[in-house]
Amino acid sequence: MGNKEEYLLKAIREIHLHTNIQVLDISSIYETEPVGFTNQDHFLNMVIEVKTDLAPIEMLEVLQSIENDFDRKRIVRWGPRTLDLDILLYNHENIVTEQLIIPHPRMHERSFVLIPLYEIQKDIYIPGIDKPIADIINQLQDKEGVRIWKQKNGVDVFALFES
Ligand SMILES: Nc1ncnc2c1ncn2[C@@H]1O[C@H](COP(=O)(O)OP(=O)(O)OP(=O)(O)O)[C@@H](O)[C@H]1O
Ligand SMILES: Nc1nc2c(c(=O)[nH]1)N=C(CO)CN2
Repeated sequence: MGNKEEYLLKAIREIHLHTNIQVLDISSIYETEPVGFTNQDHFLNMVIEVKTDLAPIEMLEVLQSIENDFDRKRIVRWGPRTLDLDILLYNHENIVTEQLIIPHPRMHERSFVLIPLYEIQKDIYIPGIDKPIADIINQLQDKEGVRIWKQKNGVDVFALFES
């Protein structure tokens, strides 16, 4: 909710400004039909690739603290949020703990995740899913609800990364 593009770009900037995290690549920004709770506005979704020496759980804590910085405008419980940051993959690891599951358990059924992911990593392998990502996307029903909203080369990367 709110100025979605601004929240996304500010979040990426905060991630990149963290001493232990380096943003390597970003996808285009996609406008996507809401999945699950459908009686809400469309989402903007994107995927980024980072390099980090943080452990997965430390990475989650960083992302949650950034989410909290942006969560002030939440007005409806379980309703639309300003920002949601998920870890999709971490190297080729499989992690199952109470706080963190990697690969993200619902990523392989979500076009709003897989299409931006495919844009930046065409050959990515999702541990536990024995299919190329392009094949998974082709079989998904919800891919029609995902369209490019702002091309990657239209995103102001300098505004993101200049301090
Ligand atoms: N890979 C992951 N990335 C982010 N959070 C995760 C992951 N695996 C488990 N979690 C847990 O999920 C919780 C996030 O729940 P949240 O309310 O944001 O879910 P959601 O974003 O609404 O739904 P979804 O998880 O289906 O996208 C966090 O508290 C975190 O502990
Ligand atoms: N299109 C879209 N739908 C969603 C999304 C999302 O990021 N994009 N996130 C959800 C919960 O995390 C639920 N539904």
